[in-house]
Amino acid sequence: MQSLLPFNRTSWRRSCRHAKQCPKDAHRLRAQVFRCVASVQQVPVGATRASPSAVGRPGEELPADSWYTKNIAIPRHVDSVKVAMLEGKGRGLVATRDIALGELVMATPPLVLVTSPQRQRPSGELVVDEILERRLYSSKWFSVLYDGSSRSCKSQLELAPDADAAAPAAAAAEAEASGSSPAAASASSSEAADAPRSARPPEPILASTSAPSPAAATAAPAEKKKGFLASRGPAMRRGKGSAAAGAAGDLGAAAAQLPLPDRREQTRLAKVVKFNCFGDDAEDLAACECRGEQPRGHIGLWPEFALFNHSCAPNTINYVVGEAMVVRASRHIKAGEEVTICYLGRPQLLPVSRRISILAEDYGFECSCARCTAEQAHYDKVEDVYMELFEAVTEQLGPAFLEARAAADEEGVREVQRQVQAWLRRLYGLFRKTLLAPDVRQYVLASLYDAYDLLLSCADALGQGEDASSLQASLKAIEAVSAGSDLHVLLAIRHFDETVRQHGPDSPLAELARQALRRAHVARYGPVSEGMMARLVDLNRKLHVESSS
Ligand SMILES: C[S@@+](CC[C@H](N)C(=O)[O-])C[C@H]1O[C@@H](n2cnc3c(N)ncnc32)[C@H](O)[C@@H]1O
Repeated sequence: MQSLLPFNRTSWRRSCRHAKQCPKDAHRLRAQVFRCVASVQQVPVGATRASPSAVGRPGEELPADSWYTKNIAIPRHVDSVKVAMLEGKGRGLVATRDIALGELVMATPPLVLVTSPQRQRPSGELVVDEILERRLYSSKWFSVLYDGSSRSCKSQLELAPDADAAAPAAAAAEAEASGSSPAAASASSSEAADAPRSARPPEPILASTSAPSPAAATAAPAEKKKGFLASRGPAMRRGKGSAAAGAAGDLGAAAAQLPLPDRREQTRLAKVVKFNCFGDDAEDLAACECRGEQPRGHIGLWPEFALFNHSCAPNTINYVVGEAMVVRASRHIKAGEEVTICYLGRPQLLPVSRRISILAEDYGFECSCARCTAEQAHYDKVEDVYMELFEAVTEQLGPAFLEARAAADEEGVREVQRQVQAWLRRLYGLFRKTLLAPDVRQYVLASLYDAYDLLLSCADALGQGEDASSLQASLKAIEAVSAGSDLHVLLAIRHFDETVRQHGPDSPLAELARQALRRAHVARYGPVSEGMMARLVDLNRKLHVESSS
């Protein structure tokens, strides 16, 4: 039987499906670095971190540096997007104004969050357990989030304005300003008393608010509880170091008395989790280092974030800071444009036919994003070479490289290098012959990232140092589809370092490489100061580049 929860929405770099068994050298190395595993069994759930040293004011984007100088709780921020009904997609989020590269689009607290001190994404079933255990199903979010039925993405809703959401954070911030501790301030307001470290996501504003949550309406008597909870051992029970955000206490004593929903409703809740949950093996490593936090594996439900639709070349980048899901514009977004994220993780860099089948299988929709549409429209012009090259790299040349390298067979590695280069030359020839538009070229090349990755590994194994042209080509392609991703940041650093090495720090090429490096970091971390940018670049160099070479 298929696993209940596929959870593909992870950062590409830590989500290699093959992990340690991966025939690709680069994936195997990453698997060692990140200790990613093909299937996460039971993971000890992490203890909550120490309280943040300060709490930001609600509705206000803090100077970007402050997020990375201390473990400040990130205040909720939603002011440049609104919910809209979109043809063929249900609801989605659209920009209410122009949004600049690196600008914060959303910072939102989780309704439920499960973390692990190990760098492993915990199982999605733990999220379902938390929801049941802490009676979070009485939240209106569970009656409006997508559950796989077409009916469920039709309810019209609005996101609460910033100020309503973060009353506890506001109380804490005010208290801090007045000299008392944030904790004392929280305790002084009944809502704040139960707030964990950041405000809970505000309930959605519904067009019709009369409907009770289906879960609450169909609740079965507590003693008859069955399903996920009943089948779990004591280690899965509440309080086991769980870092769930929306704790039972949030709902007060009345909620604690709520009976469990019946089995059918529990199944529906599991589907809500499946379609809307996000998880990753670790938070951003550089941000954690700056904030003095250990990176944690995590999985959770950020209901406002769950309203973003998918694109294979999205215009935002997202990851978790503290407990907040942070979404930044990875390029300029025009007012009225749909704001999208990518659900795919590493498979984002697969050919269009593979991406489409993964999305259909895991999320039940046929992707018609700009990248898929453009790639499909020109598919017949490049298909043969494109797919043959992809298959040759993954099935034949990748394994051949590993074998040759293990046997110290230099000629074998050279042969792999020659073959990949010959394939790419054929593809570039086709691009020229068919006059393929530059953006479509980049989309196709991003799907062939593995070929560049293999060339980089070959050059490394042959002691040729960095393969500058492969670095530059892959950086361009990754920026086109996945700006602000950890891969983008990593390639930008390697490309900059190599350019400086070859041409000197004051050369025009180094200046171009410096700008590319800056774009990657602004997309991911926002408009930070020069000093903070230098620190983040250094940390990313240390944490990623050095550890994977
Ligand atoms: C996390 S929800 C996103 C919000 C959802 N549209 C809603 O109305 O609640 C994921 C679901 O949205 C729909 N969806 C997301 N991106 C889509 C896209 N690019 N094209 C069509 N449907 C999409 C799919 O049904 C998918 O399973």
